[in-house]
Amino acid sequence: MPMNPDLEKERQGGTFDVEQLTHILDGGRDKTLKRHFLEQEVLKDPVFRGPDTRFLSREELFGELLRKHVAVIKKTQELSIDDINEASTIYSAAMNNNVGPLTLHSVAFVAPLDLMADDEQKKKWLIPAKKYEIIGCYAQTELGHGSFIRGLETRADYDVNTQQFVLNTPTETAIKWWVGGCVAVGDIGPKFGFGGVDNGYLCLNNVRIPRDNLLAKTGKVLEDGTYVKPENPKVVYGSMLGIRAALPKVGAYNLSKAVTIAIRYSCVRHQSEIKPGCGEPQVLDYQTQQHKLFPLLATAYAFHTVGVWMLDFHSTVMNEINEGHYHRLAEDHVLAAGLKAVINWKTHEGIEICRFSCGGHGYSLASSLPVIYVNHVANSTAEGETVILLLQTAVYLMKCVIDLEQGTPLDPSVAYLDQSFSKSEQWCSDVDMHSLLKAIQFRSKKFTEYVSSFVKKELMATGNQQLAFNKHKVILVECAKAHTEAVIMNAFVTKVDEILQSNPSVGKVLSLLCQIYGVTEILAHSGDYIQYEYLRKIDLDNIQDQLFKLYTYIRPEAVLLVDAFDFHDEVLKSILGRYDGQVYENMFKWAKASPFNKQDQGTFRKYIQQLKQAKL
Ligand SMILES: CCCCCCCCCC/C=C\CCCCCCC/C=C/C(=O)SCCNC(=O)CCNC(=O)[C@H](O)C(C)(C)COP(=O)(O)OP(=O)(O)OC[C@H]1O[C@@H](n2cnc3c(N)ncnc32)[C@H](O)[C@@H]1OP(=O)(O)O
Ligand SMILES: Cc1cc2nc3c(=O)[nH]c(=O)nc-3n(C[C@H](O)[C@H](O)[C@H](O)COP(=O)(O)OP(=O)(O)OC[C@H]3O[C@@H](n4cnc5c(N)ncnc54)[C@H](O)[C@@H]3O)c2cc1C
Repeated sequence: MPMNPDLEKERQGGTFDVEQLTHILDGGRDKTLKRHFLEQEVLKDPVFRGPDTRFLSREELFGELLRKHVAVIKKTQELSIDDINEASTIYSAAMNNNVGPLTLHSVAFVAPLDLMADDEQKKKWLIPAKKYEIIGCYAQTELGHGSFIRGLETRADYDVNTQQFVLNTPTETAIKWWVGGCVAVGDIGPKFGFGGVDNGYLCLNNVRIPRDNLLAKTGKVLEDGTYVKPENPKVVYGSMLGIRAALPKVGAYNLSKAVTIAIRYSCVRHQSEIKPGCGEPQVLDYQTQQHKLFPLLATAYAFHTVGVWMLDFHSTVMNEINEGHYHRLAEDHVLAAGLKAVINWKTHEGIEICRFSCGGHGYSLASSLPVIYVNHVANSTAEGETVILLLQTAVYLMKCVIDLEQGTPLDPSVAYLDQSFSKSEQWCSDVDMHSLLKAIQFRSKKFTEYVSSFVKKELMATGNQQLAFNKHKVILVECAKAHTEAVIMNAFVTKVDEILQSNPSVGKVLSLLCQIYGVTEILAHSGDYIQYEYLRKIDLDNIQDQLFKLYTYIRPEAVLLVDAFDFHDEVLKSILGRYDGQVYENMFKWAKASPFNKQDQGTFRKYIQQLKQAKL
């Protein structure tokens, strides 16, 4: 199919090599080539062809995705794929923006076995689980409790005579609920999205399991019922930590898809007139459209950068823990908590902005933006609700203030809290990314000190830390967000500095995106900068001008920047986001193919006929 002339023209501009940026995003040219190979292994294999999942009922969708997920597993086994990133490539190429039915087996059943099973148990369960000889799920949440783990009611009473645990969900609120991939007892019913996953309920009534079913790498129960505590009790939370550490990159992936669709479509879509008689411009030429999408384009790159960094950091900490060193577990937990919370929340807002920036066609499943949205938003609740996780980060920051007062060294990711910040010169409209980072770190430091003063005062008055925290939860959450933004910006600036050395042309365009991210973040909280006397009105006016100027620099690069995400059309599965931009012809073809247009109109006639018989 010929290329849409608008997109053809967009691809003749640009100042950087798209392929080199794709290699950077993938982690190197070899990784890109391997990803292409794996995608083609899926796209050329007829077993992965099937009905357009956007036209399927929930039952049909579950069945089709289960069929494809099994094919994904067979393909990874056939190709001897062990690497989770490579497995995810095959999975994403097959799932058409859905979450597959066996995802929880991989991310929430196999992972804890790997983390907490002893060698015997690994032989018994981990090896068959990795081969899908046993399929598992993660049944923690109950009808009455999800966030408050210490409030869970399920019981596991030890029967010393039989060396067994007797499992019970003693009350209705104790019923295990939301259990992804729980094909045993029952499905909890239709959901907002996640239609590919059968989230189930599980009632336990005197279910007996052997003593050695308790994963014993950390804590264990001896034959006489004595409980041997893990060296560090927090390791039992490790499986949640692992998924949280992975979710920032999942958020970046989903936002990158949405931005690719919205920016390509915004170049194809012509609407209204700027100068009468001069034809309808591309909607991406409107400043308002750029203001919707370019900060999100910058955000997708920022989130990808920090998502890769978080996974590397978490993997290092897990290796240290395997050698018995727990000193970075707390920092790992609060970084994963803050990044998972902020990135997934801002991503779901971003996908929605991408959807309505495409007008009516964004609302059609032909765009796939609604599909990406409803499957993504779960990540702001699942695996730790946003506020819950931000409070974890906030409590850690309050401890950092005390550490500072006591002269205790801080963890690297919060070292900036011990720095002094000053800004004397007036900002013009070309503030560099390092100055923007300093400003964002300054705000986080000031906010942390401000919130800590309130919590301390409350603690002095009540002597109860939980009460003190509970009274200031709103500003504690904002404090955690401010810190997390400092972590994101720091990761982005650090990566761009590195790329400026290795590939100046790519680095330059990324530094523009980094400035857009930083300026947008500062303008979103301009009141704080005035209140803390870090910025004046003239500074804010100047960086507002800078933002609009940056949009003009990014405009000719925008399509190339989303092309660099390198989503194959069959992976993106969006008519608005097609690489060739042939939207209208394919929208019409897609609509005509809808089963709804094929079904017998008998129903329509039957009921309308009643009206005709009535005396209207
Ligand atoms: C071949 C096929 C290949 C397929 C490949 C798959 C590819 C997948 C691609 C991705 C596609 C789609 C993505 C979807 C995947 C995601 C699906 C998600 C499904 C959802 C699952 C779930 O939701 S499971 C249930 C999750 N539940 C929660 O998160 C509960 C939240 N609540 C809590 O964590 C705790 O209650 C809370 C932390 C809030 C409170 O803990 P508590 O003990 O009550 O009290 P505290 O004082 O706060 O904490 C005590 C101390 O422990 C520290 N701490 C707390 N949590 C942790 C942790 N996780 N790690 C380490 N430390 C922790 C805390 O800091 C305290 O420490 P202190 O020093 O004592 O202060
Ligand atoms: C798509 C999806 C898949 C899931 N898959 C699984 C799974 O496979 N296995 C599993 O075990 N669970 C699963 N879950 C459950 C998930 O882990 C919980 O929904 C999540 O932990 C939130 O807990 P909750 O539902 O009890 O919400 P609640 O904690 O009841 O939250 C309700 C509101 O109360 C607020 N709140 C609660 N506590 C506090 C507090 N201390 N301070 C301030 N505000 C508070 C929250 O911020 C929120 O606004 C899944 C959920 C979803 C949506």
